[in-house]
Amino acid sequence: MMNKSPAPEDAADATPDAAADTAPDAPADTPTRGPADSTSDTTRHAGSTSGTTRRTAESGTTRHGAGSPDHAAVHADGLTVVRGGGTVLDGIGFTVPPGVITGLLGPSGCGKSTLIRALVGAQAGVTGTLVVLGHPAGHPALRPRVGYVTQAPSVYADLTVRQNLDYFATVLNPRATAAERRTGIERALADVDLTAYADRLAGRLSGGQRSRVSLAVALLGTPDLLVLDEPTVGLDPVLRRDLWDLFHRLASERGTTLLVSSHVMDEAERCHRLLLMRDGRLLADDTPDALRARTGADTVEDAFLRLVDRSGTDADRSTREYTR
Ligand SMILES: Nc1ncnc2c1ncn2[C@@H]1O[C@H](COP(=O)(O)OP(=O)(O)OP(=O)(O)O)[C@@H](O)[C@H]1O
Repeated sequence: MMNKSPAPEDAADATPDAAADTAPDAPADTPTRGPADSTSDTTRHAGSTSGTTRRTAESGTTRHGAGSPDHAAVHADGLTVVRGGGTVLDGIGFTVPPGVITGLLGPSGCGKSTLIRALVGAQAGVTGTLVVLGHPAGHPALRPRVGYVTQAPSVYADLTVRQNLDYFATVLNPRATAAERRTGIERALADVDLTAYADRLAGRLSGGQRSRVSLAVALLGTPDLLVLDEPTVGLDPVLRRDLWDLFHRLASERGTTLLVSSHVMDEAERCHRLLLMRDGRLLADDTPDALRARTGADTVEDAFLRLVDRSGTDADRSTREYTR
């Protein structure tokens, strides 16, 4: 976990098998490695919390290009994950540029959550290169800089919304004063539009509201990178739209880098860049416009289907062709 702990019920559900599938907290043990000589460079350029050094989604017409690995928020190369004896991610490579929204899309079971878990250092069996904000994935320095929202809302049902946020704010920054915590909490509540529910027990919220508490927790530390695993599942269209508006505001106003997974293809159109996955492989790493243009499709969904058809005939060639 980065900005927030798994909820107690998550922990209670953990089976010994699941535990074996989970990376040790100490990143020194992680097999994931960064490029031997690029870490310090990347640290200098990527994801600084300073407003002047962060690139934002409004910083120019080339802003949605993948850019160089040295400037990337996330860079993967030959990333492979083995779970339960099976290869779930198969040597994938991609770059997530800073300050924009990258969608991680693909059908159920293609490996999106596994990739996200690897990225936040919660996945065992990871090999290859995976560099996050200039550090190997899971490095302790990333904890205050990466916000992670899991698929299942991770909040304490017997605490109010505000008490949940206060608890996580204290864990995140034990040295903050009560006034500083309060300011951060009020901002996070406003971000997710839950101010009116601040004093309600989390256990008495709707599923969508609980998800938004989880998101508020991840926003407490003003993360440089926000990773969201299917955040819009089960939300009504109005809430989905509001959430995407928030994602865009975070990218454009705070320079936050967002990686958002979804298996709903129409959400692809809301992203600046896309990673399209299938069966543990990457079919494409590009902008929605470039994907449509390159495949001659009208929608990203059609582009995805065309890529699937081509990958069926020559997977390796199409991955090379469509991953830029
Ligand atoms: N604990 C586990 N042990 C072994 N294999 C697993 C485990 N968890 C998931 N898998 C397998 O890994 C593959 C990828 O799963 P993952 O959850 O990453 O997919 P996903 O794209 O996030 O799916 P969804 O959209 O349904 O959440 C699946 O084939 C799944 O069966």
